[in-house]
Amino acid sequence: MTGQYKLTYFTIRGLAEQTRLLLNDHGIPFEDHQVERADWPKIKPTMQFGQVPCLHDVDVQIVQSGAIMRHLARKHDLYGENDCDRTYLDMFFDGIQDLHSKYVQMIYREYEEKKDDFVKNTLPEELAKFEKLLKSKKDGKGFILGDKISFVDYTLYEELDILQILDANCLNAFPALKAYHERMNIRPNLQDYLKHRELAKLPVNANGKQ
Ligand SMILES: N[C@@H](CCC(=O)N[C@@H](CS)C(=O)NCC(=O)O)C(=O)O
Repeated sequence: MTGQYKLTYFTIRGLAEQTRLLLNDHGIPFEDHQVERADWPKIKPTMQFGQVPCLHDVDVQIVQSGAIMRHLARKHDLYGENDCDRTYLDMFFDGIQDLHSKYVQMIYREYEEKKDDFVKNTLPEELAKFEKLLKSKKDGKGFILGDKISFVDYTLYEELDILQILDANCLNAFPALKAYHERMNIRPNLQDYLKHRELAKLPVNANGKQ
C-alpha cells in the first residue's frame, strides 16, 4: 500500500532522506519514487522549480525540502503545540540547513582540499551550537522540543548520521548529540527502514563522496 503520498527524488539520500525517515518512523505509507539521472531531463520540466525532492499529496505537488517537511509536520502533528514551538523548530531547522550547505559545498566542490579542515575546524564549531541548543530542553535527554518529537528531529538525526559517516568520531566531544543520535537510531520503525536502506545500498550523495 503506498497511500496518498508520492516522494520523488534521485537514487540517493540527499535532501529527501529526512522525509523518508519521518514517513517511515510514523508508519505513513508512501511511494518512494527514485529517479535515475538518465530519466531526469523528462521529469525536470514538470517540477515547479525544476528540482526535487517533490512530494505529491494526492494531486498537489509540493517542492522545496523545508516546505515538504513542514507540510507533513502540520498534517501529522509534528510541529509542536503552539507558535512558540513552531518558531523554535523553524529556527533549529534553518540552523541545520546552514550547516548542511557548508557540508554540501565541501562534498561537491572541495572534498579533496577541504575535507580535513571541515572535520577539524568547521564541525566542532558548528556542532557546539547544536549541543548547547539541544541541552536547553530536558537537558538534551529528549527530543528537540523536549518531550514531543517533531519534524526537525528527522532533519537533525539525518545530519548527525551523515556527519558521522564523514568522521566517525565527530560526536565524541558532544555527549548530548551523540546520545540523541543513538536514541533516534534505535526507534523500531527506523530500525526496520535502516535495514531496508542498507540492503538497497542507497548512497548519501550523488558524487560517491561521503
Ligand atoms: N532548495 C531546494 C533545493 C533542491 C535541489 O537543490 N535539488 C537538487 C537535488 S539535491 C536537484 O533537483 N538537482 C537537479 C537539477 O537542478 O536539475 C530544496 O531544499 O528542496
